[in-house]
Amino acid sequence: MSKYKREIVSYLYQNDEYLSGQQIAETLNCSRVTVKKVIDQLRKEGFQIESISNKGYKIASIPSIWQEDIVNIELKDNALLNQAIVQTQVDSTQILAKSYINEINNHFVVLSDEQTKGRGRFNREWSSLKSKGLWMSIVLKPDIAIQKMSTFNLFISLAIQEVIEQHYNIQCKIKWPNDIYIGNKKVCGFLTEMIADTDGVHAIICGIGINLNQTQLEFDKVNQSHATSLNLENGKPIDPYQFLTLLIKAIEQRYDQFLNLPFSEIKALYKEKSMIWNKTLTYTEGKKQIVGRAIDIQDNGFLTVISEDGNLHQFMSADIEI
Ligand SMILES: CC1(C)O[C@@H]2[C@H](O1)[C@@H](Cn1cc(CCCCC[C@@H]3SC[C@@H]4NC(=O)N[C@@H]43)nn1)O[C@H]2n1cnc2c(N)ncnc21
Repeated sequence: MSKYKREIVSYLYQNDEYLSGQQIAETLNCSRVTVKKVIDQLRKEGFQIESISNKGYKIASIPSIWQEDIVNIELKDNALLNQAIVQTQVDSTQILAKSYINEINNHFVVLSDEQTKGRGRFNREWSSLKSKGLWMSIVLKPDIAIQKMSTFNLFISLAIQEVIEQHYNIQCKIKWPNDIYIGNKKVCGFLTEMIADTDGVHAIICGIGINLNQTQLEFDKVNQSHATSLNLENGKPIDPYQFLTLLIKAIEQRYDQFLNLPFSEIKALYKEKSMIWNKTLTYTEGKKQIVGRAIDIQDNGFLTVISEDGNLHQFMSADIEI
């Protein structure tokens, strides 16, 4: 975005009232002709900018694509995650995030409007339709031992679950270890990768995909039957910026707990918000398919499952079918 374009978007976005061309020109030290040209260009890019004579300009809506300057305005007051790299298309935000880890010392967020090679666990495809979801990777750099990582995903899943339930009033449940379901349909997938060595963890790269505004038919064939979006569930469009802001705040709170509290402090809540209890689960252990029931989750985050033959099994992660 050219210098004036970026500054005019930020100035208009931060002031929710009408701003005259004169006011903008004086504030940004440019001519009124430049202001008019930039406004025309922004409209061509999908910005809806109201203009009323004797009042001025006001942003009515922004194209549902991430604008790096606006994202950074939204995040700038956060204690932890206040820096974002924004793209319109990437192969995967996980890949882009990893490429910046040594360049950016602090924690940061990577967002993209679309992913052409979104991936889940076991390198499975994660469908990331342009402008329809939150496709994000978060890089955190805690000073912790690798062993502590066994509960990280559990704290993060609570952050996602509570934003959807408390702010959008949609009942949803965590499907241990990597998904969030609304009823029997998947609305979110997340996975955690890390860069670590014998000295401990150097970086956590947490990838989160949340379906915000897809219609049912916009899901590709393979996901048609089991995927849903927040818009489908509550019948109104989701503002991506509002969702992002709420989620980042919730993640910061749960991350602080992850660093300072044992998982046992949130275990009861985690179990209450999970959907795998007292159901018959089929899970794969190596080459074996085992059928059993999840009966508890341990303080180290491992799931305890009792199989049909009465044996107990402990898993840090597993691919379970309910
Ligand atoms: C055929 C089947 C069983 O159904 C499909 C697929 O296989 C399975 C694939 N999956 C998902 C997860 C959880 C981790 C996902 C992390 C995504 C984020 S996005 C930002 C970041 N960048 C990045 O590259 N990854 C992360 N593990 N495996 O999910 C279903 N599936 C695929 N896409 C979707 C979707 N949009 N909505 C619902 N279900 C889906």
